Amino acid sequence: MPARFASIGVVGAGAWGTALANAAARAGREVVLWGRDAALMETLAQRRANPAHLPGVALADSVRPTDDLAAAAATDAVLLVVPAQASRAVATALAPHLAPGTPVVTCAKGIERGTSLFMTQVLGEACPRAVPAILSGPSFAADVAAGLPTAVTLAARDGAVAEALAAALGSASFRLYHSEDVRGVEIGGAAKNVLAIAAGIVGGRKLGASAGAALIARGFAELMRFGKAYGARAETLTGLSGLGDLILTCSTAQSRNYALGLSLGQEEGLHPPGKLAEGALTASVLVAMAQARGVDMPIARAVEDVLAGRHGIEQAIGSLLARPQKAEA
Ligand SMILES: NC(=O)C1=CN([C@@H]2O[C@H](COP(=O)(O)OP(=O)(O)OC[C@H]3O[C@@H](n4cnc5c(N)ncnc54)[C@H](OP(=O)(O)O)[C@@H]3O)[C@@H](O)[C@H]2O)C=CC1
Ligand SMILES: O=C(CO)COP(=O)(O)O
Repeated sequence: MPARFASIGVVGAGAWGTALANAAARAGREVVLWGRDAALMETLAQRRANPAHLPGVALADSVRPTDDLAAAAATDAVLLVVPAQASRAVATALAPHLAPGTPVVTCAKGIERGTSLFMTQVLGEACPRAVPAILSGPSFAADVAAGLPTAVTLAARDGAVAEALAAALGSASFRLYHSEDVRGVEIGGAAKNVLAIAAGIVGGRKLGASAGAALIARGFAELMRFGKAYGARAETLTGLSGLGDLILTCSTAQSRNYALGLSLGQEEGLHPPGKLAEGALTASVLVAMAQARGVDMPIARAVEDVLAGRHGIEQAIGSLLARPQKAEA
């Protein structure tokens, strides 16, 4: 019997798309990797590498680069791996090429600005005949591409679909847990990026490891409160895609969000330029959504105040420390 999801389309040939294409190939799938830049995709096909986005990694033999979106859509399941704010436009272009019922797994971590929609909600609007799913968890593209052990969560409303997709993409080094809690998985990935900027600021200001641990714990309390208000399950928020990814991203400058915070903390401005830091784009919408449901998120708000130029770093730190004493919750 042919394997379910024998072929996988990966839409987006950045760091994460390229790493996931290799992971799917390692799992035995035939992979079509789409990128919008024809010249870059030609380079990928010729050189079997993506030096622009994932240097030092060879493209697996069963990955076929293309700039033809229809070719990526003509697969058994599609991974959508473009930045959160580009996801609607790319999904809209993808939609007419998809067979009805094709799973489309968003791998972006963010919330759409302007609509306040989570990534699978954007998919639902842009690709109404597809089956939306989400993949998220603690996983640097470079680690996955290098075949280092990594574990993530794949969620779809239909648990059997999530399980089959997880089985199709998993390998000895890339372990996928399946879940039906789509909302929980997408909230963890979006919120942790904003909190990681705060962790980077703590690192850049050399406030110490104790402050860093406090930031993760109190940041996690914010993520939990937000998640509960928006219908996530607690066990998802304490799992790979919530706490797991928060710990990873708040721990190292390998994270672009942490690196952004680090340079803010060192007063070097919004460096490193040109690197995607999803948290900087999600912060304002996350804070607005928290306010709309009466959720207290002082750390996320402080990040947003700094990014918007309303507060300097010292003022933001001072306002967090000056909060009235309260019970731990
Ligand atoms: N990198 C990582 O370790 C991980 C990333 N993620 C998430 O994956 C998502 C993508 O990140 P990542 O791959 O790292 O980002 P990169 O910056 O490495 O790549 C982004 C890719 O998206 C493409 N793209 C951007 N805008 C558009 C658009 N409007 N239309 C078509 N293609 C577009 C870019 O194309 P071009 O090169 O032409 O600009 C590029 O190929 C983010 O949401 C991120 O949070 C999740 C887990 C791990
Ligand atoms: O989401 C990630 C790891 O799980 C990647 O984090 P950055 O986008 O901050 O680099």
